[in-house]
Amino acid sequence: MRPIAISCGEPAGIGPEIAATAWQALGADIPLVWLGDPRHLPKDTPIHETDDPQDQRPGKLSVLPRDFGPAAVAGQANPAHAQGVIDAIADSVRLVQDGTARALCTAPIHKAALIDGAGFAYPGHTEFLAALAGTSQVVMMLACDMLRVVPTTIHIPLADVPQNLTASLLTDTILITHGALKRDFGIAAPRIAVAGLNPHAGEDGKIGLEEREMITPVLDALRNEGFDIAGPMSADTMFHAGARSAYDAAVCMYHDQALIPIKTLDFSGGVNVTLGLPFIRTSPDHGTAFDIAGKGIADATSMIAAIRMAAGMADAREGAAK
Ligand SMILES: NC(=O)C1=CN([C@@H]2O[C@H](COP(=O)(O)OP(=O)(O)OC[C@H]3O[C@@H](n4cnc5c(N)ncnc54)[C@H](O)[C@@H]3O)[C@@H](O)[C@H]2O)C=CC1
Ligand SMILES: NCC(=O)COP(=O)(O)O
Repeated sequence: MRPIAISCGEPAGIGPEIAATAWQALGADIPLVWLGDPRHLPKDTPIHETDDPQDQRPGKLSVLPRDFGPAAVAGQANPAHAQGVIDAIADSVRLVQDGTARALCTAPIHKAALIDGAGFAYPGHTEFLAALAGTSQVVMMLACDMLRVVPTTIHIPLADVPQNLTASLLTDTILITHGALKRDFGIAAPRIAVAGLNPHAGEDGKIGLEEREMITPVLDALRNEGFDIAGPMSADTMFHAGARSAYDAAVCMYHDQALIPIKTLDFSGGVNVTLGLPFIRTSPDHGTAFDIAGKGIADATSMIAAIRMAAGMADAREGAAK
């Protein structure tokens, strides 16, 4: 079976160790190929260095080796590693684009380190992957057993959110989410709840006008086309258990409105999945965790869930293509 490509992420963070732990946990069920500098994996990881991702050996993690120059120091990003981290992502994308790998699972990057060290022009994987794929619009979803959330605006300053929230962006975000719920999550008739931007979803225009002027007209237009959409809803009351049972995904207006509820509910089990790409990409929901890197205490649950989700999506798409 073709492997899932794992990009190393920030080598001074927990990415290499959770990739190694996930590989141990998943065993031969889900073949993996890791792209990075092998010196950054835990010393006791049995690896097989190769230039062929399909070259899988029993009991060994296949590694497409890179030389990052100076070895990483746990917890301290080194600008000298930035280009290697970026190249590992780009090379992983090439593997999924040419069909050598079934899917991509990215380990966390330290965004500031990539910007400082290599002039990285993107605020995150999501935007970089969209550029590599030549896709104008992608959607970030975070998913766990209890909740799926989508931020309409992603990595932008909070002060810039209102002017970036446009009817076309919201419409595209909902439509891409709807399509992915059907295709990748097996939900025949997706129910989507949409948050307002302002407190109490604007309180009938008394606390902000974005709901009245943009969000409600978009939702009404989509409802008229037959989509099952609720909202705009007060964001503070749409994430308790009863409210969650009424929808399959919550489309939110900005990053923290979406990510705070899911990381509070299930920090260790959440998965970040990019929707709208021509290939499958998942990631753990957490970051580089410099404070615990190299200590052997990082929890790989989210990485394991991300790899399982990537494999499940690949199974579903390959099954549908037959
Ligand atoms: N997909 C990606 O590449 C992501 C990258 N990041 C980046 O990570 C860096 C650090 O971000 P933070 O906000 O500090 O979030 P973080 O998730 O790295 O850490 C927050 C807290 O959670 C703990 N933690 C995180 N993952 C853990 C795990 N697997 N096991 C045990 N404890 C864990 C950390 O030790 C820390 O105390 C930033 O540069 C950010 O941009 C953040 C999220 C996703
Ligand atoms: N907080 C989630 C996050 O920043 C993930 O970003 P990305 O690197 O997956 O685009």
